[in-house]
Amino acid sequence: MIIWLMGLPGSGKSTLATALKESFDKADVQSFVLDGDVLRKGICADLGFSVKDRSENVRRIAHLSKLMSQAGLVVIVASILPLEELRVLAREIIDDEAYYEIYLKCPLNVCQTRDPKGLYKKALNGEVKDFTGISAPFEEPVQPDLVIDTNKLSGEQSLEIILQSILLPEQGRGL
Ligand SMILES: Nc1ncnc2c1ncn2[C@@H]1O[C@H](COP(=O)(O)OS(=O)(=O)O)[C@@H](OP(=O)(O)O)[C@H]1O
Ligand SMILES: Nc1ncnc2c1ncn2[C@@H]1O[C@H](COP(=O)(O)OP(=O)(O)O)[C@@H](O)[C@H]1O
Repeated sequence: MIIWLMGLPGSGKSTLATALKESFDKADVQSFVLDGDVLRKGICADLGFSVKDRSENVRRIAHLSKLMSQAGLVVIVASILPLEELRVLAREIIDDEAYYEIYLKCPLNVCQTRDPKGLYKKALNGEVKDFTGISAPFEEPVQPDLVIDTNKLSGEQSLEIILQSILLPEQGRGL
């Protein structure tokens, strides 16, 4: 199973990915977090933020996720995935693995206020180029499986909604 948390920088992807992993740990379900921020320091360190590089970044993450999922892990991806064409690419690669697109929806001005890494500030100063939300686009996901409003919901509430929707047996999509 692959759970892809997507959204603007500061929308809550890393926070929720960590919380989801903790929940899976407690339930003795083997899981692994692939965080864009972390991958870009290693396996994707050669890539920048042009559409071409983001596409290569997503291609690598999707293939990695698929392999890990096939090995029996629940894979939690935390990556912006800003364009619909990138979402199509990810879906095509992941193919028949159980896959959930979860959009962490949060207004740009709120993400900007949160600015956990100070990158919005740098982007507005021109110190960071092609920054999603400021100088690079973020398209609203067209067909997410779930939308979580992280502006209105707390981290705990967001986590609970994600767990409920993934584990709901009547949808035939449980673990
Ligand atoms: N120009 C620019 N645009 C967007 N993000 C930037 C940029 N430069 C550095 N960062 C940091 O990289 C993290 C996003 O990497 P991703 O691999 O998730 O991005 S993408 O899916 O390929 O668009 C992102 O992490 P999050 O804040 O967790 O989203 C940023 O910390
Ligand atoms: N519902 C929520 N879900 C996740 N994070 C939230 C939520 N509400 C507020 N936050 C806060 O927003 C910030 C999001 O930061 P982070 O998880 O690093 O975002 P991202 O990985 O998308 O850049 C954190 O400081 C977190 O405490």
